[in-house]
Amino acid sequence: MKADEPISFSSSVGSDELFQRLFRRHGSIMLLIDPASERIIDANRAAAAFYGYREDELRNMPITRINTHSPEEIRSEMQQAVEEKRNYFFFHHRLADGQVRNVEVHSSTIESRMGTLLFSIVFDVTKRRQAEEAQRMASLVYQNSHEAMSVVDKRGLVVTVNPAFSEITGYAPQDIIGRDIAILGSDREDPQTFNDMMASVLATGKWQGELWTRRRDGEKFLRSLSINTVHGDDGGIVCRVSQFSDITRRKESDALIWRQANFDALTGLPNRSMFHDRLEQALKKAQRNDAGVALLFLDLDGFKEVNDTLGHGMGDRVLQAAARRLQQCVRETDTVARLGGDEFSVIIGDVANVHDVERAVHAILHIMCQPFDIGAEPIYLSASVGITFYPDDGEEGATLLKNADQAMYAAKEQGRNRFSFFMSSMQDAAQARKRLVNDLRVALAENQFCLHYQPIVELRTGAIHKAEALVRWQHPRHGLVSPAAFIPIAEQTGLIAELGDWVFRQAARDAARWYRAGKRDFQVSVNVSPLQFQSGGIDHHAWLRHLQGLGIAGQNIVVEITESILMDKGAEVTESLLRFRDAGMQVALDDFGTGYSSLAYLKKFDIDYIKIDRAFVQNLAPGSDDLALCEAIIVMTHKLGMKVIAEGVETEMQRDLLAASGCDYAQGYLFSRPVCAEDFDKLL
Ligand SMILES: Nc1nc2c(ncn2[C@@H]2O[C@H](COP(=O)(O)O[C@H]3[C@@H](O)[C@H](n4cnc5c(=O)[nH]c(N)nc54)O[C@@H]3COP(=O)(O)O)[C@@H](O)[C@H]2O)c(=O)[nH]1
Repeated sequence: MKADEPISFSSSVGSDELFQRLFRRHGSIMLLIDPASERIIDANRAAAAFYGYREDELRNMPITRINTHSPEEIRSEMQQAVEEKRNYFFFHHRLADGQVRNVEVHSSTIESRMGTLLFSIVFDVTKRRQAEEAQRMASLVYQNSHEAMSVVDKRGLVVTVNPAFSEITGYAPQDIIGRDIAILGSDREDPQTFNDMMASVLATGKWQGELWTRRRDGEKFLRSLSINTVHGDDGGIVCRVSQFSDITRRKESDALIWRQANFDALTGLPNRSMFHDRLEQALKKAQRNDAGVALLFLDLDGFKEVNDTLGHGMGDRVLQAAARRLQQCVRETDTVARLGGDEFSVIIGDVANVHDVERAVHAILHIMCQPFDIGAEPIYLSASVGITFYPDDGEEGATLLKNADQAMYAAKEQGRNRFSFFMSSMQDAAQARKRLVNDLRVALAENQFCLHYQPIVELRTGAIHKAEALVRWQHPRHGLVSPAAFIPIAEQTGLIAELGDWVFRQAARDAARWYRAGKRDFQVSVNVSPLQFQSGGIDHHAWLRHLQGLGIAGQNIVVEITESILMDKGAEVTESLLRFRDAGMQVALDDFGTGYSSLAYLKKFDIDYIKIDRAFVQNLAPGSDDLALCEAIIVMTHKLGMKVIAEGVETEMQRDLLAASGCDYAQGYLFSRPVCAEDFDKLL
């Protein structure tokens, strides 16, 4: 037989021709396979169409050409068919164009002249297999999804739920299947949301949103839910499929992040960022309603001292209490915000008249003066408030805030515990201050400073033993500017480090001159601002080298500090004071009696001189309280091994009372006003 001739089935079939016709024309894919040679003996038209080969090409083709399985597997499967152990098989068949299809092959044996052949009908089950696979995957997803899924019928009765549903809600399938899905409803949900959801599902078959839900144990949780409806061919509802996840934690952490970004952690008040939002909203609303807005800027008077003397923990508690007090003074619709430190702001909307605002401000000032009963002792503070109005003083939030700040500054300047309305002249004052800052920078570069010296007299002998160096600014346009005016600005702008360095070096130069003139024990005291102690404002090495270069010892210098430095307790301060001491310099505590006047600090920090503040000296009279206080300070100071210098002595009576009380030194206009170095030479 030729390879491309169709086989004759002869006897076993009976009518060769009839079979041939049937085989050839049948719409099913048919192959005749010789298991011995492992070749296709014959293939019909449907097979040719399916495989993409001509019928004559298929004839005599090795079966391994179309079957992708290994020859061993194919052989073993054919053996099963020959032995009639199985009559259907699953294979992958490769077509002429390379495509591989899933096929189901039904085989039966036929006895022929050639021996036992396999008559195979091949079914292309690729699509079915794909569908089955897709279904299998869907089922896997359904079973393993972290998203809860449920299917309900059109009445809302649960048909099926996946494991994630049970995990999240606590309902096992047997507990919920057949029950109304409304069982998940929670009274925490706003009824309107629920109604909207139902309306949307009924109208569109869909809904997506967030819904408070009840677990089996009663706990409420928020779910992100999407509902879809499956329709049948007739358009009727087959079922509704819900998919959801528990977003309670995510919502909570989102809310926490939002709170942290918008609210002050210490007081719980809106922070600066939220304040700006609220101010913008208030201004927009006022614009729409043609109404007014009042903006208050509030700063606590004396708060720094609380921090310095009682510590930051106590300071924090004062701020919390102050925040609560502020909220009591305004309406719920007004905003109280903490802008930072001890600065607060209040936005009062719908301002009908100034008197309403004034009433609120009076309430604020009054409540802030009440003692804060937080620690062992009541803490007394007050507040300074600046007020500005929209739209009269400005229309922009930034402008209004600047105005309120300037007005607050004016209230502070006027003596604290008061309020001040913004006036356009304040802008001029602020501008002038800005100019002063610029001038101060120039002054340092152009050496516009000089030092004046005030003698410090030994009361027992009347001899001048020391002098306090006091800086002066010879302003090119404004003349002599008081340090009381520019030292605070230098401190606020950080220029104090450079200025303080200049003062020290110049004072040391003058001290060296007096040393060379024979005043070997003469001491010059230099004021060192608390701000100089911060962030490396003092270069101890450089100062010491400077003294060595001038040929004088540390003993010729006294460093004057204020009590607030000691309250700071920072390692920098302790370290700095120790370094002064190592260099031989002495330390004087300025303005004693005006601050906390802690004896513990005096002992701890190894102070050499206590300077009694002018405030106690100016009212000295026989039998006066101030004299009693001065006497007490002197006795106490001596007991601690320190010496006393009285400041601001203007009269002989003051001098005599102090001398009689045992005070060691005194300075003041009685002896001399501060004078320039050349004039001071004449006093020595
Ligand atoms: N950090 C630095 N601060 C400095 C420096 N130089 C000065 N200052 C501080 O500036 C404040 C004002 O100083 P000043 O105007 O020089 O006033 C001093 C004296 O002139 C004044 N004084 C002295 N005797 C009398 C008096 O009998 N009556 C009277 N009414 N005033 C008098 O007191 C001021 C000295 O005060 P104090 O330093 O507290 O002893 C002032 O706080 C200076 O400290 C500097 O270089 N660095």
